[in-house]
Amino acid sequence: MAVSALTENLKNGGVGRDIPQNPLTREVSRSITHQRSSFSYSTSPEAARHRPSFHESGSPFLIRTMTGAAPKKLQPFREQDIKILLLENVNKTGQDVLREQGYQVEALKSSLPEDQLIEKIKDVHVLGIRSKTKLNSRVLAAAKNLIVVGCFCIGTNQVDLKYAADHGICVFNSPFSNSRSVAELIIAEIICLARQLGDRSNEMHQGIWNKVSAKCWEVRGKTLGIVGYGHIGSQLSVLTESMGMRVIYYDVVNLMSMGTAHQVSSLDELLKGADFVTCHVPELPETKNMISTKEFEQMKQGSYLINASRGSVVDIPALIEAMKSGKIAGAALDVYPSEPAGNGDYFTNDLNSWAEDLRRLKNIILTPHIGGSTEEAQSAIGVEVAESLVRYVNEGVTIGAVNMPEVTLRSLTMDEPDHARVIFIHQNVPGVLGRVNKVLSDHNVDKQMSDSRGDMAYMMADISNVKQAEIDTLYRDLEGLKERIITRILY
Ligand SMILES: NC(=O)c1ccc[n+]([C@@H]2O[C@H](COP(=O)([O-])OP(=O)(O)OC[C@H]3O[C@@H](n4cnc5c(N)ncnc54)[C@H](O)[C@@H]3O)[C@@H](O)[C@H]2O)c1
Ligand SMILES: O=C(O)CC[C@@H](O)C(=O)O
Repeated sequence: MAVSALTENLKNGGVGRDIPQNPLTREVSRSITHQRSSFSYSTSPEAARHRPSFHESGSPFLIRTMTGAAPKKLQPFREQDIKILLLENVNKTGQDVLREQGYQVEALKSSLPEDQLIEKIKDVHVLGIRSKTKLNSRVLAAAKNLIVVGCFCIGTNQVDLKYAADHGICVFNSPFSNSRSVAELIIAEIICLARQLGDRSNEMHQGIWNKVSAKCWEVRGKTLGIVGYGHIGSQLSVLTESMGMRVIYYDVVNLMSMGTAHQVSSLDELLKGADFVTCHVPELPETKNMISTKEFEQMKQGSYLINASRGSVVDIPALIEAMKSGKIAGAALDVYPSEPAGNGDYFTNDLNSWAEDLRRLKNIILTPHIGGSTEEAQSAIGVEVAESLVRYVNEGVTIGAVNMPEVTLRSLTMDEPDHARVIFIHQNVPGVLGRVNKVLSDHNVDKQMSDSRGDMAYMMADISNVKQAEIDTLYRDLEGLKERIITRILY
């Protein structure tokens, strides 16, 4: 087996010493054959609602030590050798956090077509994306040095999370930093649809005076049906009740209602009872075309449909028919099955075959996936995701990861000069930890944490009395274990 550049770097003593070409080079094990498809990587419905945040911990990147001693910065690489590619206009706050670390950061404004992306990410260690970039197995397989992906958004459906986990690529997101922004957009849309504001404004822009009250309504006393009562749905529940709306919701999980909202037991019940239906579910096989012809038939005559979740959730040709027939009086869409790569691109039939029919409808608000696009949300997401990336690169901490078990150890301190942190990502099969601990057995294992998720497992151990020369041997011995996916040694 070739000695990786990481090993070379470790051999050479780490930060600021001899320059390795690829400081985090990894050889991804191709021998992973187990495919336990029952395991779910979706953020819902099983996921914890609120993940612990390190924002308040003083130093964003180092875990506070129990003793109060200064934490030691673990970096067996030169920061400027860490290559980071950020796509889709990741907020400057996130770019700044990464640049402050000294990493090489390239930030592009849009996403890239698959073949260009494959070429571009060949030697990248860290990749930052938003909702548009599709990281399927073909793309991820080309990213030979990639150790971590940051989704600077909530949704992670654009990433093949299982493939990434099985190949030791950790994925982070921002679970709720833009939830409020989405909820506020929906509030605006409910009123705009009820009053046909989009149409009136368009008419005025064309110089047409059209003062009408027919089929324009107050929202007070109307029923909002929320499909998916997670971060966004529940926030919306509180805001709409304060506008005098009645709220019912449907979720696959039994949840505590906010205010006087009422959970209904089926989607049918929600559709039959709501004047406005709004979707806030993740993209999953079971949410694909969740609202289609049959569902539109069940909705009230003259009701409204809003979708700012994912483009696959609503069957748009069925919506077009339901609006043409008058069954649905108005709709607001923020997301589409195919979306343009970046600003300035066109939204036409070339992208979605029904685009022009959709644009011709009355009382429909079409927005370019801007639910989470506010200054507040984007700057918070930038910092949150970039900090997760830094913690992962520098310390191997996976807290907040969406496809790996959450593993952390308190930081090593400056009082522990001969310590090293061993990170061993491996296949989740019996006997591995025994073999790992045999490799570590010449050292004292001061602390160790191991956890598994699906087919992979993540082990982190802080060992003491490690001489520089021994690190290379440790690395080689761990790399020699057949279950290994990635080995990293930080000191
Ligand atoms: N338009 C935008 O800019 C924008 C911004 C943020 C999030 N989003 C999308 O909105 C989605 C929801 O966001 P969130 O933060 O509220 O997510 P969340 O995970 O907090 O909540 C999702 C809820 O949907 C429920 N759910 C899952 N499957 C369901 C099903 N089949 N039927 C009914 N309920 C189901 C879950 O139990 C959960 O309560 C995200 O997954 C993302 O795709 C879009
Ligand atoms: O900013 C984006 O591209 C995605 C926003 C939203 O859909 C999310 O998943 O957070």
